Amino acid sequence: MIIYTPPKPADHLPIIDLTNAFSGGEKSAKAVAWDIHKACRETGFFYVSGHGVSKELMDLQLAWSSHLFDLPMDEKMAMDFSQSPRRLGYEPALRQILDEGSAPDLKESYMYNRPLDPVGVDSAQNFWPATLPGFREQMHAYHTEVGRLALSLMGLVALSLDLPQDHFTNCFTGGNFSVRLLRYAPQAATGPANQLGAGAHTDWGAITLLLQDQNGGLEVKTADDQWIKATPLEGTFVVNLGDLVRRWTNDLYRSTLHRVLNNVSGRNRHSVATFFSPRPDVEVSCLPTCRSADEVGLYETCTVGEHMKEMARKTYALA
Ligand SMILES: O=C(O)CCC(=O)C(=O)O
Ligand SMILES: [Fe+2]
Repeated sequence: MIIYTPPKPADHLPIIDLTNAFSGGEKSAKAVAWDIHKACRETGFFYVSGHGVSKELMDLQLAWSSHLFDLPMDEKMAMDFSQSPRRLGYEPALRQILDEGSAPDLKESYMYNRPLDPVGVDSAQNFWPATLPGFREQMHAYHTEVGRLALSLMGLVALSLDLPQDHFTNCFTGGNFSVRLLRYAPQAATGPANQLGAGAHTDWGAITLLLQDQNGGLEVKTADDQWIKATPLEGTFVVNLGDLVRRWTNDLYRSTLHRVLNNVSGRNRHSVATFFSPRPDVEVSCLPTCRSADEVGLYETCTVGEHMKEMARKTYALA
C-alpha cells in the first residue's frame, strides 16, 4: 500500500505543442520528438496541445459521459462488467484496488473497446445503454479521433527513440483499444485505509491519453519522488506512458505512478482515459536502440496479452 501524502503544489509537467509535429516536415517532427524524449525520461507524463481533436468533440465526450453515469443504477447494472470476460461495460464503485493493500477505489467507470482499423466496426462484446440514443455514435467518433492521435503519438515516440516513425504501427494493426469513462462522486477529503478516487498505479499498455474536466485530482509521481498535481488545462490531453513502453525501453522511459485523490470539489469529477495498447499476441522485448549489443534487457520477453492478464489478476483480486 502506498500511504497518501499531500503533493507539492507544482505543475511542471511539460506542455508539448503538436502543431508542427504532423504538418511541418521531418525536421519539425524530430524537434517535437526530442521534447517527448525528455518528458518520457523525466516525468513519463506530459500535456499535448495543438493535437487536432476538436474542443467540441472533447466537451461532448465529457457531457455524454455524465449522461451515462446519471442513468438509474438498474440500467447501469444491465451493463455489468462482471458478465464480460474482458471487463467491458459498467463497473460500480469499490470494485478495483489499483494500489495493492488499499481500500477499493471510489471511482465508477464504463469501458468500451473497438478496433483501430477498420474504424467503422464495433466490438461485439460491448454493452451499450438501452435508453441513451446518440451515446454510441459519440463514443465511436471520439474513439476514432483519439485513436488517430494515439497512433501519431506512437510515431513520435518511435522517432524519439531513434527508430523509424512507423516502427510501432504493425503492433497496433488489426488490434482493439479501449476507452474508459470515469466518474468520481464527491467525497470527504480522506477515506478509510488510504482509500482514494483511484489508488496509485501505473497504466498497463503503451500510452494513455486522458481527457479531464476542470475539477482536478490527478497526481503524478516525478522522477525525484515528489507527487505533483496534473492541473486541468483546457483543450489539452494528459499523455502518459504505460508499462509496455518501460519494458520496450529497458526503463529508459518511465511508466509513472499516478493516482486520483478524493474528490472534494462538491461536484462529480469526470475523466476519459484512452488506453492505447498493441494486439495481445505482440511480443514485447527490449528495443535495439535501448541497450548495447552485448547487454541483456531488464525484462523477460512477454506478450501484451500475458502482461494485461497479470495486471487484471492483481487489481481485481482474481485467482
Ligand atoms: O481519472 C483520472 O484522472 C486518471 C484515471 C486513471 O489513471 C486510469 O483510469 O488509469
Ligand atoms: Fe491510470
